[in-house]
Amino acid sequence: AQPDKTAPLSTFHLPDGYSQLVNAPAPVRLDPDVRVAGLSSGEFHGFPAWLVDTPYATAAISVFGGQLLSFVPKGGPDVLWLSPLTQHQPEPIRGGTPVCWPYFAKMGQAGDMPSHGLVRTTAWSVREAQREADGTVVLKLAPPTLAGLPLRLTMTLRIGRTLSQTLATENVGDKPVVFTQALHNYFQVGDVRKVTVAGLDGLTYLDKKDAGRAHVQHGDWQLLPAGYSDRIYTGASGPYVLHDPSLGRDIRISTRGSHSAVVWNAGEQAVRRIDDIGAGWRHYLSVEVTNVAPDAIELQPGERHELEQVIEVVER
Ligand SMILES: O=P(O)(O)OC[C@H]1O[C@@H](O)[C@H](O)[C@@H](O)[C@@H]1O
Repeated sequence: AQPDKTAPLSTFHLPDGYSQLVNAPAPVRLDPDVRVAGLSSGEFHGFPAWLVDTPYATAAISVFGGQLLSFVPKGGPDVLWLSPLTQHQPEPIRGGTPVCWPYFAKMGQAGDMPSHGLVRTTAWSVREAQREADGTVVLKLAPPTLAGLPLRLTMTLRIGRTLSQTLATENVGDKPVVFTQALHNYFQVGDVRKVTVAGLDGLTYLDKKDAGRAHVQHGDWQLLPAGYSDRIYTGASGPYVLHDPSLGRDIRISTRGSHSAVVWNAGEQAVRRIDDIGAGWRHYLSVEVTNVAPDAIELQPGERHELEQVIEVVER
């Protein structure tokens, strides 16, 4: 399951009945066997969501997209940004941590496929729930089974002092599959123009602002004046530290099974061009834990791959 630099990306097709899946209601009710203390069902900013409350942090996970919408270490501001202008189902939610799977953007796919994969606009379910002795809550979630897709996805969220999120992908078909994926974090920041990101120095990035050409990062990432940023860092595995002087905190992101990273902010142009971000571009930065571009993952039949991120806040 090591990244394969030469195998072409697999092409996926819209599963049968996909448009019904995208428009299906997102029922938030939990099965009796996944009810544990600290886990409840309800709403978060109008989205049907599972709500987690532990001695260390609270979190909200949207049923629609299995998308983490909020992670609040007790006493602090939310780690994640949820756009006040976000749209609702069937449009993707702008903010939190969309799960992009089994492809990122439209990488390797036909132009009419949805952006960022097939599971960010379907209703997920909680398959298992556990509460550990110290109150940490561990959830196993999954999107619906997608007809004709040779891959299966499960996601584990461990919410406690830190937040850990793991995507486990299994090839249940009879041919090798090459796929891409992302945990597309939208971190909340005080002012993106003052933020820096460490952990990228010396890496090569493919710059979507420059027709995908390769450049080398020198020092920490920062937003160039009046610019936007849309970069794929290859051969990246973290940890990354997002330093936010305005909110007085660092967000540390460690990874496992991830070989690339995306750093994206829509910049001032969002005001004119991206309705569900608008002036909100100043308040988020996407540092995404990914396997994309040359770092796609090849899975032989029966093989399994795990991508994990651990998010931790350090107050300054
Ligand atoms: O608008 P979407 O589909 O949610 O994508 C948002 C952004 O996601 C980022 O990860 C991509 O690098 C950007 O190019 C893209 O614009």
